Amino acid sequence: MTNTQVTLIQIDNYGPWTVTPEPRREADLQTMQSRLYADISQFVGNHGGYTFFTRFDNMIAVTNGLSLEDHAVLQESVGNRYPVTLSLGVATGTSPVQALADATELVQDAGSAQDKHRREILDGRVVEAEHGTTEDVQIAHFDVIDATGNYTDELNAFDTFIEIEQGYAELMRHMRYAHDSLSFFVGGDNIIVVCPNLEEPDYREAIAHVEDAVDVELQVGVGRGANAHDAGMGAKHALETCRADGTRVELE
Ligand SMILES: Nc1nc2c(ncn2[C@@H]2O[C@H](COP(=O)(O)OP(=O)(O)OP(=O)(O)O)[C@@H](O)[C@H]2O)c(=O)[nH]1
Repeated sequence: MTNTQVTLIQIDNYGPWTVTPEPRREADLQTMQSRLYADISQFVGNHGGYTFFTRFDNMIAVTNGLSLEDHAVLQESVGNRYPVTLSLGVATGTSPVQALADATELVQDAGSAQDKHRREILDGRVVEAEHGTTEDVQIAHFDVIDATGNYTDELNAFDTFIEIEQGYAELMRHMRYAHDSLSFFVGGDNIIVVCPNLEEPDYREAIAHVEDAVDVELQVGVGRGANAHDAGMGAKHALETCRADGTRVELE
């Protein structure tokens, strides 16, 4: 049974900051957001976690392997090096969707995202190291079949983007409401999904749903592990099996 640790990473009072004392240069905002995401992704990744940029002002991470103290170090380091601060909520559970809801509630209960008095909240609970198992995290790595041949080499980059995004939007909705999972576009034609305890038929059903709905053909590799990296690497290898054997669903 999965026991996913999810962290909500929310930039404190970010909206007002972007327009104070007047609207800031867009390229500067996107550069700061991207560097902040990269910093967080590397810190969390060094502890075996995955971070998803999501909306950049609110990021979501799978943080099995990080303690609350690790979260505090991340929060302090960002505060020392950036013009903004982070509030963090952490929760665990068999359902990634429920764990995110619980983590989010901790931050929301401390005040609005645009409450200038709410700064650097850190609240929640983690999967203690001694209670971790190799079943705690389930990652599904979806990929559009032959995106290069069907889209990249045939369409302009934006029309390809529209096609890939249609597949992502349909998959993310379906995995959220039918399978209690959190789906994230991670570049190219790749979608990483943080899942509860799903089985092969669940993935076949999801792939068929997306193909029926928006005519985007997906393949998926699924892995399990004590943290996101271990589960995600297993998923990548399972995806390579899909490519080698021409199959659509492989569980490591
Ligand atoms: N984030 C992430 N992006 C990847 C990964 N592998 C490939 N990509 C991205 O996906 C794009 C397409 O790569 P492929 O999926 O190998 O190309 P494809 O034409 O779809 O080939 P097949 O998937 O084998 O059908 C690349 O240009 C990268 O941007 C990965 O493991 N993680």
